[in-house]
Amino acid sequence: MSSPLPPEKSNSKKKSRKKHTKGSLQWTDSLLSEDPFSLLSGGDQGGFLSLEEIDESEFGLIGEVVEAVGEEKGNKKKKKKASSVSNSNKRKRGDELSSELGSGTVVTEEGDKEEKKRKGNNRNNDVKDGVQGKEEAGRKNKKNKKEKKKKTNQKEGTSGEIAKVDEKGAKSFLLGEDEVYEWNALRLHPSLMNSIRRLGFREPTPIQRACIPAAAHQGKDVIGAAETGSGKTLAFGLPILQRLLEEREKAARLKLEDENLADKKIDTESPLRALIVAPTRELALQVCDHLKQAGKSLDIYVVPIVGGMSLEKQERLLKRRPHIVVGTPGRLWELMSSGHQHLVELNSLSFFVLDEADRMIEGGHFHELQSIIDMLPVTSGSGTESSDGQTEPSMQRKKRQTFVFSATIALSDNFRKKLKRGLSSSRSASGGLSSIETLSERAGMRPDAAIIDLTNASIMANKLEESFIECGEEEKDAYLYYILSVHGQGRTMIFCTSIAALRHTSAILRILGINSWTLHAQMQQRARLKAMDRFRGNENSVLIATDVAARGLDIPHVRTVIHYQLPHSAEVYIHRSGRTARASTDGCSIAVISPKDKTKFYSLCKSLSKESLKQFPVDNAYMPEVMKRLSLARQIDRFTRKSSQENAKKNWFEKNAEALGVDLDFSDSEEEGTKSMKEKKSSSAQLNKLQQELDAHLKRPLQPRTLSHRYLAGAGVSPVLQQQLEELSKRNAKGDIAENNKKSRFVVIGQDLVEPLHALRSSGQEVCVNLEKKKEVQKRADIWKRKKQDEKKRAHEQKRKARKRAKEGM
Ligand SMILES: Nc1ncnc2c1ncn2[C@@H]1O[C@H](COP(=O)(O)OP(=O)(O)OP(=O)(O)O)[C@@H](O)[C@H]1O
Repeated sequence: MSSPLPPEKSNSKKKSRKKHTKGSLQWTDSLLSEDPFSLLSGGDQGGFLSLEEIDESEFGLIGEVVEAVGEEKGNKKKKKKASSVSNSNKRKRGDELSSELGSGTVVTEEGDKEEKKRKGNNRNNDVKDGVQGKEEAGRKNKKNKKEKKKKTNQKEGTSGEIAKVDEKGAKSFLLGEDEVYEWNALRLHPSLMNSIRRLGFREPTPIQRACIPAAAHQGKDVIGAAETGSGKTLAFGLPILQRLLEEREKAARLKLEDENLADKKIDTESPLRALIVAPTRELALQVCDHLKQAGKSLDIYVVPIVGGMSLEKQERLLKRRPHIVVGTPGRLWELMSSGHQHLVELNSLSFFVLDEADRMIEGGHFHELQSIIDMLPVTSGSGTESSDGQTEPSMQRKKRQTFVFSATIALSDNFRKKLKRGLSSSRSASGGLSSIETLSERAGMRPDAAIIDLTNASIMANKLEESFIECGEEEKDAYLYYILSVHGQGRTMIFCTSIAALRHTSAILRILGINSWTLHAQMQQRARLKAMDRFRGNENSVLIATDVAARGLDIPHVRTVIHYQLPHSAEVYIHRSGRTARASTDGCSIAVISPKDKTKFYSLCKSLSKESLKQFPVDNAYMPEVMKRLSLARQIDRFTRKSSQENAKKNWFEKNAEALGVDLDFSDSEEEGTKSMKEKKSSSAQLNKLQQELDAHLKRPLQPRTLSHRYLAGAGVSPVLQQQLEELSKRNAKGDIAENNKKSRFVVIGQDLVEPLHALRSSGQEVCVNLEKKKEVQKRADIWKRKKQDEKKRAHEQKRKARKRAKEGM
């Protein structure tokens, strides 16, 4: 990993730097001087240059890449590289220069030489660059191989942990036994403890701490609710693995003890032991992956059964009789209803899990899920009635455990209250059962299930910072572009409710030079997975998704979630926002609210018990330029859409004509032909012109209107520094700074320095979002205003009367 670490992961040295940066700039130590002002002016040597004056070959970037061993666990061994932030990790902006500058922290003459070599020459040197590039790539390759080899030989960290890099380059952590002592109380199998050490999890998360004893040692059913990203997957996954391991050992012991069994082969056929159902394909694949990681080298076979993938391949997987199947309801039911042996012989099923249970009861899943549940063997614990309506306590009790998990279960109607009363008593009032309860009951959930609700009133992740931007419907794109280009650091997820909005957003951003990946339900599964993969692969990437990506997806280091369109429910808002600030990291969400979203937004805030929320700080000085670019992008988009629509129409005619065996005659009259040709030419010329104009804008970094164009200043500039820059600008204009000092050092402040979270923390303002309170305040303000007006009127009247009296008295 080569990402700059978030502030809380910084070592103490970095912390001291933070004081100077105010969360907005990341200086390197060498650049820190006592007087930041002198730094900006290039110290003794002084001298600013405008963007046009910068010769790329003369400057490098000073950024920092902190490579962390055991980074997640905040260990202290972090390598700092003075080299630039890897350009390959940067978002493509369609503008080479802006991306170069944007990626850096501070640009100086003394930039690192390698960077100079890599990017130094201008675009015309492509061929030369190509050859040099190959040579360099060769050198780098060799170096990488050496490094990889070195890393594979485990390295002992300062705290005794060992970072291991496997053949695929994936890093795993081997913590020392004493470092995972917090897990000891959970009495997990030694092999699982090894997995935990390998995964680098020093301590169980609260939901794991609460669930594992109940599920793994007391054999209880569990209804579990905890914030997004809090480790619920392993909260149910570890008890499953634990029981499978224990049973396997028990069987082996029995075999050893019992002479009769000694010659017999036990457990040749492995039946299905755990069935886990998740609402989306990506989530099912992820849960499967998670369990595979935790059960690595334990000989426990886990497979995913999800739609959008080859049915034959999945049947082949099932033939290998996996112990655990993780699937989506649709595909699972398809295979179950076709009588696939491994999925219908469920007498040995020991676990049935509903992940994201509250989503399962919504439209689209419910019926398939119901059918799956009806296939499960009846357990006496459920008190299920037989077909003739009689409860059958005599039925053989199967020790199947049912786990029902979600971050938002507690949000469903009165669920908390019912949970407090206890499942059995709520069941007696069967008229009021919620669907989750009905489902759980039907699945065999026992009345003594452990109910573990660790969610707080707002049900949001602890370290999530929420915010919003109010704007017109038409301005949403502008603010989106503003956030991505001014605060364009870190992985960002943008959520849309409709596919049409998603397509529009992605097209506009692409024209504006910001590449993004898209994910929605109408995409082919292969493309969905590719988008996820690409998104995971770049620490500054952007994913625009519909709510298909809202739940459960665990993509590391998503720093910002943007609600471009508000979701339909508070639950979805929570899950969307929960794609960031996972596993005790921080992150922020920004809801972009237009007037028509307001009512929805306020009721959403109300259901999440929010009284106030931060307004995302927007520097309006950027907006004229943002709007200009956006207007050009929209025009280009209209042109391209029109021409692709025409092409699609033409193709449609041709295709259908061919199918009908009809000859199409597109030939217009000569006059019409010339006219249409002229129109095409003119629109293509217009398109070219627009594109050129936009390109010219994109070549320049986005700058605030109010600052001198002589400075490359961006969002990385705190108010204090902005003031200093303006001051310098004035001084420079007066000629205070030595003009002849051509070789002087100078500094360019890059744009992409401040993540939205940091901007929010440094200048976001709390605003009341409680509609009743707002109305109340407004009412009081109106009363006060009226009172003042009355007082004024009275005073005026009194004065008038006094004047009149005075006149009469005269
Ligand atoms: N004990 C632990 N210590 C540190 N990290 C953990 C621990 N357990 C799980 N994690 C990590 O935390 C992240 C979130 O876990 P997981 O996906 O299970 O969260 P979740 O609660 O299911 O989230 P959601 O509600 O969004 O589905 C994962 O990357 C996982 O590897």
